[in-house]
Amino acid sequence: MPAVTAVSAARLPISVLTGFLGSGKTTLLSRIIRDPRMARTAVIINEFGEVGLDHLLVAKADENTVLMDSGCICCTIRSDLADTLRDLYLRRLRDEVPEFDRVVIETTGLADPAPILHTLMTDPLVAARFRLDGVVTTVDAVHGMGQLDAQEESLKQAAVADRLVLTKTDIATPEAVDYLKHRLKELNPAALVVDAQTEEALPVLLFDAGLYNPETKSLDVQRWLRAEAYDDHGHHHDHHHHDHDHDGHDHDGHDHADCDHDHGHCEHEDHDHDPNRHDEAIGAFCLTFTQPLVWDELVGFLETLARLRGPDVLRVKGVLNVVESDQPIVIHGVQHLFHPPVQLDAWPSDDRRSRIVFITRNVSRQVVETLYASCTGKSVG
Ligand SMILES: Nc1nc2c(ncn2[C@@H]2O[C@H](COP(=O)(O)OP(=O)(O)OP(=O)(O)O)[C@@H](O)[C@H]2O)c(=O)[nH]1
Repeated sequence: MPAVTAVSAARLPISVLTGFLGSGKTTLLSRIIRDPRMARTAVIINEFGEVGLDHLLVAKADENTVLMDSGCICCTIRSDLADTLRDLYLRRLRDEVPEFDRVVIETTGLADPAPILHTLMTDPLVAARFRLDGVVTTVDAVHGMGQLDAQEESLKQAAVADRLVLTKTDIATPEAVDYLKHRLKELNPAALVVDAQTEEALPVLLFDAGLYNPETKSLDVQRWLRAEAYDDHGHHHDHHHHDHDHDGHDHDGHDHADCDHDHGHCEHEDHDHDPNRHDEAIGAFCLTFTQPLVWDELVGFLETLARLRGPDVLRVKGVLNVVESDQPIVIHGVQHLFHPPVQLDAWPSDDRRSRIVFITRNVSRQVVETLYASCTGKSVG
């Protein structure tokens, strides 16, 4: 059996805020910093200038750190992220900065979030003090479609998100917003999609996306995995059936026939047949196993998958029923790296099937199922 770790409230949750260039990360952060509900948050940014802190600034702790009257701490990144986090934690211990309960890290717009997630998982000091709560990705409702088409980084940022924040919905057409929502749903069915403009409670909705639910003070695997969101999806690589019914109606029953083609958002047929569109490459699916799994077999399969296709396995999350344990085991990986598995106290419901969610690039469900069968001699199901 694996060496399982406990997820506890003692490790501070970190949210990684990502999103393409100009998609509204900084605008969102300045809202978070001002919001009294977000007091006791430490925000790590690239530069102070970006967030426009002038009116909020209460005290400057040093050249890297400022304290806000709302209770937030804001610091710029030092030599690297691990260094910055270690330093922040030490200063918290020494009471040099106010106590904070969570951290938000803003990435640069072109960043692939995976290396940041790897730092959180692999740096021993960081991993001992902090845990990943979730990935929050801003998507621009005006330019997001074009960015998803043209920029694979943008697609990866949206695909690995736990929360998707639609920005600029105030200046996009309702049809464009609607269509973007559909596309995001196809790409990442389990992520909660929130509208930056209309959602008063936005800062609150962005956090507590992780396995640990601070409200119940317990591990809440159903809320974290949201495996049921994949039930109607998983048509990864199914080029002709994603996004829309071909009668011009989407699933909400809205007619897109008259939407604004100048914005390039609604050229349905073109999207369906564009060979450069990356959506066919990136997608999400959930494998369900009725029979309990043998831990070593599963590890062998995941290691082989990581070895063969590591960079293309963007995220893996799962709850497992293994023959070696009466309690469920939770796994979580980003590319070739896995968090230490976590053992839950009990099954959240009577459903004791193992479920593993994959978000991949150019690795179809069929490829993963075939690999599982060849590694274990058993079929998925
Ligand atoms: N109308 C409107 N404008 C927005 C919204 N969100 C952001 N913007 C504007 O979009 C521009 C880019 O926003 P930023 O918050 O700087 O975006 P960013 O993702 O931090 O940009 P980079 O750091 O360059 O990657 C700014 O001019 C913002 O004022 C929104 O919801 N509505």
